[in-house]
Amino acid sequence: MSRSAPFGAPGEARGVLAIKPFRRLWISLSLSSLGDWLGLLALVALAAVLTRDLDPLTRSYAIAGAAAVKLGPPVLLSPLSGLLADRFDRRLTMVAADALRGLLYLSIPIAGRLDWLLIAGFLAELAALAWTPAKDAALTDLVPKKKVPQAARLGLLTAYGAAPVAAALFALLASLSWLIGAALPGGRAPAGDAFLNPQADAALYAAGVVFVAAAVTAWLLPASRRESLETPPTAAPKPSASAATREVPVAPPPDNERTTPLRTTDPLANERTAPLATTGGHAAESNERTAPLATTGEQAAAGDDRTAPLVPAGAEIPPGPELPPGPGAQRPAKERFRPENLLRTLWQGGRFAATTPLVRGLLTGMAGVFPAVAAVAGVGRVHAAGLGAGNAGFAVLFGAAFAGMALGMMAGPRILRHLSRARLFGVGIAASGLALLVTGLIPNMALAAVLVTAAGVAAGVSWVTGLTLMAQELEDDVRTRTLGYLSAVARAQLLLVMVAAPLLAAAVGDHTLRLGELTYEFLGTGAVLLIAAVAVLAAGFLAARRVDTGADVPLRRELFAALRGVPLPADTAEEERPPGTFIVLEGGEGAGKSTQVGQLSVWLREEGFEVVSTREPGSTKLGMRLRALLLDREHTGMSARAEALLYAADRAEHVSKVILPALRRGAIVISDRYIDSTLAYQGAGRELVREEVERINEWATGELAPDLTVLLDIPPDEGLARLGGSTDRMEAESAEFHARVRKGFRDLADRDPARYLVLDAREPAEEITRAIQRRLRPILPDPVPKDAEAITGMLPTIKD
Ligand SMILES: Nc1ncnc2c1ncn2[C@@H]1O[C@H](COP(=O)(O)OP(=O)(O)OP(=O)(O)O)[C@@H](O)[C@H]1O
Ligand SMILES: Cc1cn([C@H]2C[C@H](O)[C@@H](COP(=O)(O)O)O2)c(=O)[nH]c1=O
Repeated sequence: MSRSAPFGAPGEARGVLAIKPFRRLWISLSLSSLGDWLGLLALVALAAVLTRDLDPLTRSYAIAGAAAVKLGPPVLLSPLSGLLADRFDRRLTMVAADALRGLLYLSIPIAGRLDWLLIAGFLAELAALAWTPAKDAALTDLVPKKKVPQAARLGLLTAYGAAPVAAALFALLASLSWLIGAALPGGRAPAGDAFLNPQADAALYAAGVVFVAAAVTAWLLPASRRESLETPPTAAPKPSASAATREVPVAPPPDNERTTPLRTTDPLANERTAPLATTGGHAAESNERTAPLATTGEQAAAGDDRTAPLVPAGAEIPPGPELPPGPGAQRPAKERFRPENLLRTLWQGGRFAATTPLVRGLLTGMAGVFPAVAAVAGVGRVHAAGLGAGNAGFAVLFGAAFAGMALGMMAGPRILRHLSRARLFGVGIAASGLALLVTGLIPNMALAAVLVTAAGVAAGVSWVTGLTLMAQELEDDVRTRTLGYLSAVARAQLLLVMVAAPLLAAAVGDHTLRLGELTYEFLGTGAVLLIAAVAVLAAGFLAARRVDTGADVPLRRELFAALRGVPLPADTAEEERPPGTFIVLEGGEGAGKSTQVGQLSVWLREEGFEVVSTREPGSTKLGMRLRALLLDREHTGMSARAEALLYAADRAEHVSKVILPALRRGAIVISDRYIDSTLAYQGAGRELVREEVERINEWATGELAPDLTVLLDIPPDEGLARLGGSTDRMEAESAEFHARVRKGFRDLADRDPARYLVLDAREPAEEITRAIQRRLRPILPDPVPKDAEAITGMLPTIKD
């Protein structure tokens, strides 16, 4: 029932582009991104051209080398970015880096040598390493703090949107090659040759000119503000495509969310809860307290938390972790931006990913579709040549993969609306793998273009579905780590696959199979696509098993119904979840649950929602009597089972009379206690068998589960002390009983971190309210104005 925030309203782009200096920066970034993608295509194409008379293996080495010099530095040398960050004037750095890249690209076709192609391509990427932090800092310097997230999203959209544009331009230049060939100095190969030279030359000249134009535009930017030099680059995006391998930092949260978030259930954390404090000192105050959240400085240094995966246009950029202060803030040099350390991210993320099946499933699936796109990019040039299509064909395949992906991401939420998102995720990955499989098997250029587009669309659908599932199921902190890891995996994959694919294709070689009269051309590149397809299908299968859990309806049946655009027949569909949102506050005595229920109700009503705040036991007529029975000290010694059944009876009445009717109206229900209280008090506290208590409660509630459970964690003595005077039957229980209850709650949160937000209840009430608000926003019904939604349809966006 929880809905992810929609994102990406066009009005948002207009809003930031209205800021003149940012508009210039954006033009410069767009040109750089275009030059970057064009450069990648042209380098690979020219490497093929220059080795056209050599054996296939050497040609593959050349192509792999061209991909490696373009993709390797951003992945492997990113620490250099950190060394260069903020050392020089950012505007001049951008100008110099773009101008240098332009000159290097212009020099490559003039030299017409493979060794210079590799050297110049590598040098251009080194220049890009200096350009990236300068551009990030310029972005935060030129837009008001509040608009940085919008600017970041637009930058991201531009970076990936430039890929199909570059492919189209490359294809156009390739198609006009006979004209260009006559005009350019590089017109060396005969017309009609699949490895025709002028096409790649023209693209390199174009890339060079585009970079020079980017440098000129950057020159027109306002000069850096002196104080900005003290500002670390924030998590703005890195619109340079650089073949999509540079990290894309998470958009910063809106201003009002810039308080350090509370530690939430995070499998990497040593303990479950942490204080709100941003300093380690605060945490050290009590050994009860948990490892503090990294200070902003630590986070800046850690770097890896600040990256998001390759999120093309229209994809959700989830709220990021806490960021360092905005422009102008004074920060010690040691806290300055340090870019991601890829190996550390892979190692830490891998350990974390192993902790929950859902995260494992999402990671397997989302990382698993990436080889599909990477393999097409890696063998595209040689595959197109094998199909007799040359550079134009390469551009078509490359553009089809990226344009398809962008299309899939935009259309994703609308596709197969009646299929559950968990199933759509698996189906998308499988469809992508199948399309790639057929592409590898049938050597036909026109069909390949259609199938690669289909593979891209399916990959895009599964990516955006995966992001939506993350937004729904994972709590911010966990999600940010997951995305950071995914980013690292995707970039490492792109580098590996693009470099290994042409070599593998050459090793397999092309073969003609004869069956009587029939001949079948089996291309080495086709074999690589087949292998990638099998990897994608395997990833889809594994991911679907982990993500799509517990659906009673066979996939085939649900899929056919969804393809016909109808919901499942009533007899097979699970009972429709009512449209409202169900939030529960849990915790021991005096933890502050009613206080938070009150605060959240006020806030949500102000936001315009219908809110029903309620509690257990005692929110119905019957419930009030049960509450009196249960809490009256007259009944001390009540049997544990009777107690559990009475609480369950109160709950059955509560769900039926109060909660469900409100949810059906679309209201937000906030309940002070629910099933987990019985599991903690009667299960852990009274030492009843948890599974039995669970079963009774599932029956009592018709398995109605909350969308979010906030656990306010507090040592029992501190909570009870807050309540002061008279105690009821439960409060009067022993310290051991209350300790078991506390542990019971924490164990429940550990078992299902996606549904829990665990907070330290000793923090000030207002801070706790803010942390809950931050966690609630993404799952609340859509607050985007109606006119914006009419334009954006289902494009997801960050709520701010
Ligand atoms: N974050 C906080 N820090 C300090 N005191 C708090 C905080 N939150 C609530 N309190 C105070 O603690 C007392 C108990 O709060 P509250 O009634 O909200 O807790 P509760 O969890 O609903 O208690 P109960 O277990 O009785 O249902 C109140 O006096 C309240 O003002
Ligand atoms: C719902 C529920 C509650 N309890 C206990 C927990 C408290 O001691 C009281 C409820 O009173 P309060 O106003 O929330 O303090 O009942 C329980 O043991 N089992 C339950 O399911």
